[in-house]
Amino acid sequence: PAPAPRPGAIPPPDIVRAAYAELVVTDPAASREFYVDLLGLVVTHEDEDAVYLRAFEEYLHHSLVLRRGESPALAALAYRVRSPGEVDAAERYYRALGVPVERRAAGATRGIGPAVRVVDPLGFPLEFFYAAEHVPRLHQSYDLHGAGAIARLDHFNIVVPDVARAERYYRDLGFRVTEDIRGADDTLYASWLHRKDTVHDIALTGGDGPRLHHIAFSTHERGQVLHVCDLLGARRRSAHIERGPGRHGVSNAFYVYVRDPDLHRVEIYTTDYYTGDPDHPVLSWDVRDNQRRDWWGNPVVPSWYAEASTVLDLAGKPQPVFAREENSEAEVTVGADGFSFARDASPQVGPST
Ligand SMILES: O=C1C=CC(S(=O)(=O)O)=CC1(O)O
Ligand SMILES: [Fe+2]
Repeated sequence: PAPAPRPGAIPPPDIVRAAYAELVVTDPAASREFYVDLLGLVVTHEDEDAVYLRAFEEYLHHSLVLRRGESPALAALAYRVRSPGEVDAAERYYRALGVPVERRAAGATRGIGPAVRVVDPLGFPLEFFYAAEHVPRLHQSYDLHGAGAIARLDHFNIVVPDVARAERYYRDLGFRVTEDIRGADDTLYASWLHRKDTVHDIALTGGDGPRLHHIAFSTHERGQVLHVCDLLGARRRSAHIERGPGRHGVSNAFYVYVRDPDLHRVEIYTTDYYTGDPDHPVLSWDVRDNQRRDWWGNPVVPSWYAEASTVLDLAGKPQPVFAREENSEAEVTVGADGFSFARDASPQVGPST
């Protein structure tokens, strides 16, 4: 057999952006009600097995698939690549890494062309595709938008035990770091990396993993995030709100996190910033800085650090979860009240310039 290619000898696929997530949900009707009637996403197609959803600015078939299943899980995080040839490049790259790789014919996922699915070295089910069915873009269908109109899928956030290892893996894939959270001992607690010219397509959160922390959709204005909160209140469904609304330190985005009927976490996020220049500087935060995750210093509720979704392998089996060995952010920043905010905290350490 030919010798295994030297790591780095096989170029990574040219990834454009985070494109869609496939979530397993236990009650599709309840999930459809949450994502469509409450969050306002648009149904592109629905059948016995799945609901295919998109946001108003999107013209690809979907950015979220809700697939019926026994227990809640992540079935795939899908990245769009720049051309059909880059799907082959993804296959070559991951076969060289020696991980499970599966070619998928066009239509294996409704609306998606030929694709490759892998279980990556971090244990996550990823898909790489180029061709996808185009459907009407509703970015100016203001008659259909609610006041909280969601524009597009923005990023994935995953929980990994070893953030530094995960960051190296994503940098090898051609992602660039925009922000991170570090400890005085240089422990890496979290990292944000991008391919499209925004703060991130993928965020790495230190913790027991592999698990999905959240998927995030973006709106164009703060008021739309607030409207989502007001609408949940008006429908007496504010219990779906887990954290926020607030202003992030990292990314500077205005945000709210909600939990769906299966407790999958979704972030509605707006006004981060442009990151497209080649010399874009990394912004590093000190883990002791109480404004790193919320710019006004609101506590990060413990469930936000602790809870996340199971991820599946290519056969639909839950992946084993490995404990984080390094310090946990919640422990090093949690005050006596159990929140990650202690008024007598160590001096506010702002982002290093
Ligand atoms: O998208 C994000 C941007 C910033 C943050 S943080 O809570 O400000 O670190 C979390 C997040 O990864 O969800
Ligand atoms: Fe996020």
